[in-house]
Amino acid sequence: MAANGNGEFSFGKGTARNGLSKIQTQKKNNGICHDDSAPPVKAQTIDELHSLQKKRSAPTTPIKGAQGPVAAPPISDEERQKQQLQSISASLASLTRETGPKLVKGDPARKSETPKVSHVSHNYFTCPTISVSDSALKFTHVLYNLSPAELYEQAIKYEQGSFITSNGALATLSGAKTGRSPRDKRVVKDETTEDELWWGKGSPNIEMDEHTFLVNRERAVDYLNSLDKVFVNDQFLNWDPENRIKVRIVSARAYHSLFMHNMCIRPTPEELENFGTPDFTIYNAGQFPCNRYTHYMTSSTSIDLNLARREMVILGTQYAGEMKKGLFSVMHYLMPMRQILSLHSGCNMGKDGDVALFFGLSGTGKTTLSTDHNRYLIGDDEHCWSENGVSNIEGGCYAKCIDLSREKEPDIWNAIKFGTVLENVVFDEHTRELDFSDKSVTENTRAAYPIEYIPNAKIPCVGPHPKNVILLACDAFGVLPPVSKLSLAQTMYHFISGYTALVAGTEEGVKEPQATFSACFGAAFIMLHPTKYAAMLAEKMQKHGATGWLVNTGWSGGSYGSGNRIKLPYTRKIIDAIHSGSLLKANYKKTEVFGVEIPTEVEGVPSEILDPVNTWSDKKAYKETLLKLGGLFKRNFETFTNYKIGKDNKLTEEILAAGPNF
Ligand SMILES: Nc1ncnc2c1ncn2[C@@H]1O[C@H](COP(=O)(O)OP(=O)(O)OP(=O)(O)O)[C@@H](O)[C@H]1O
Ligand SMILES: O=C([O-])CC(=O)C(=O)O
Ligand SMILES: [Ca+2]
Ligand SMILES: [Mn+2]
Repeated sequence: MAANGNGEFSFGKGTARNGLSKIQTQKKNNGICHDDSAPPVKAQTIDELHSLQKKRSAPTTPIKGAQGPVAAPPISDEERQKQQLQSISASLASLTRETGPKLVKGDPARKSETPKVSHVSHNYFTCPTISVSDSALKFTHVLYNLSPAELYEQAIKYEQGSFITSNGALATLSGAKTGRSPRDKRVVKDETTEDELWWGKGSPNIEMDEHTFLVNRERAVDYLNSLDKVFVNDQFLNWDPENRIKVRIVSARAYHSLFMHNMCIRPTPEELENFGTPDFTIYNAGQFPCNRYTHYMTSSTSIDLNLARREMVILGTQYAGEMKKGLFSVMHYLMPMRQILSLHSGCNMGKDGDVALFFGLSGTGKTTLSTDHNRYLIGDDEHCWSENGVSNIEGGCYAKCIDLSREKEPDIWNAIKFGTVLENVVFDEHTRELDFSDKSVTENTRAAYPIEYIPNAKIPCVGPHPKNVILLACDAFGVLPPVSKLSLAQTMYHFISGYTALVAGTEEGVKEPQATFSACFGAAFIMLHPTKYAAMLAEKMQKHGATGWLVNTGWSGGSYGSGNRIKLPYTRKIIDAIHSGSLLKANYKKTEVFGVEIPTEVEGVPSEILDPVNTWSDKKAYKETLLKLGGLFKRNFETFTNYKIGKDNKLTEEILAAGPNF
């Protein structure tokens, strides 16, 4: 087209009057036309064209015949696939009907795939009236260990609230629950667990019986089998090869599958081929509620743990942290049985191999402070301490995102990219830019990413015995010093207390800080009595000469409302001084009430903030608040005064004496 002098458009000269000239379809052989020189596609149809886009995954390495003393007979790919489906069908088998579900591998949307059916007979119950119900006639598709890209597509196509954000992460919504529901956790009490586990006041283990567990299990399994497709993840926990656990997660959402892909240890193709039967299975039917008329149920949410069956059932909550922390509870049972201590802690290692543990309740800084650009990250939340040293239980991190900033937490910021699951984070509807300050959905916004997204992650995630044990408390009362050095007995006292204080709520103006005491900095996840873990920690710290520290990542200059949260760069300087060993050599003075040692100087930190009394303008209010907190500690510890910690009576007495004194 060209404009003529009158500003009108007309076709090329002559064409308008004489009709359009014929389009030249034959290539002129004059050597001028180079623009369509690519050879045509090989496909004859659109379907064929689409099939060319994707090449088949490279075949995984065949199992080598001569591995170990008893060589496994080589099996064909087809046989392996069949065994895999049978194993999944067995996992999903109803306990009240005669067969496991009929399973097909692959996406139901891709009808062309040849169905590989599998179902298994089983006889858990000698049930005389076997009847085939409609559910036995249908197929359930299994989406097995999908890749992040495949899971993205599933989430975006089928799950409301799933979006790609401007940095490539997958934004998801966890539904009505945006945090864990500890009051809805149930543990099966049977002959074994009755004696082994911690029950009663203060314990996180609320009992249920085997029968009720099976009722909920059936509810979850029936729900999952009623779907067109389920996601199955076969993965590992614990980087210590001798104590690795195989876990299977059956879930209904791509969000859950991707979350666990990121958070558990990802098997290699070879490891997956040899996976076999899992050691523990989660049935996540979180979209479906439990039945409140069921015995032991007090809400429509239930997270049920059965250690004998090695199974967990989730009903009525889609918050993904339930799966992660449910498995952590299992590790808190299995590992101590092997004399291995399980820890709710972050862990990192310096260039010289010095390892630090960071204990603390939710929001106190385990992830923030263990993710340190100058150190190797071993893990941010769950570890084991064995005779061999430390190992991460997980394969990923689960960072809080509220008010995340690039300057303060660059490594976490950069880990939010393709593959990362963002839970409940708000973003711009058009640009898909994230707004980390927005609390519209929840304050507990989270990012789950594989640990290798942190550039200086230590892979495999294991390290030598810890040199420093750092107890983090976010003290919203503002009376604990930014850092104090602890004796072994004091470390144990504070470990058993598990203190933090956050602000109750921000909605209706300023509120009183709420003190929380959670034994072993993780009472919601421990399975045995706290003194069992404490005794193991004391023994290990003593044996390996680790130093205990108490770091307040909370308020300074007054309680919440008048003071301010200690600046993260200052806390980082304190942590640096612990790691380098320079803080151990500082001059110390003893504080009143808590009787801990505080340094007079820390490089890079204003000296006047090191003793909190200096930062309060109202000294009387400071003293009152200090005594108030001391009183709360004392009252909380009363439940532990009748317990012996370890074999050593002397240590028990020392621990009891290591609390606040006034
Ligand atoms: N001085 C400080 N030290 C540590 N964290 C701070 C400090 N000031 C503010 N913060 C913020 O506090 C939060 C600490 O959360 P973090 O994710 O590290 O908790 P966590 O201990 O890992 O909890 P969870 O077990 O729930 O994962 C982060 O959002 C961090 O930015
Ligand atoms: O489990 C969660 O939801 C997050 C977490 O790490 C904790 O609360 O300790
Ligand atoms: Ca964390
Ligand atoms: Mn945690």
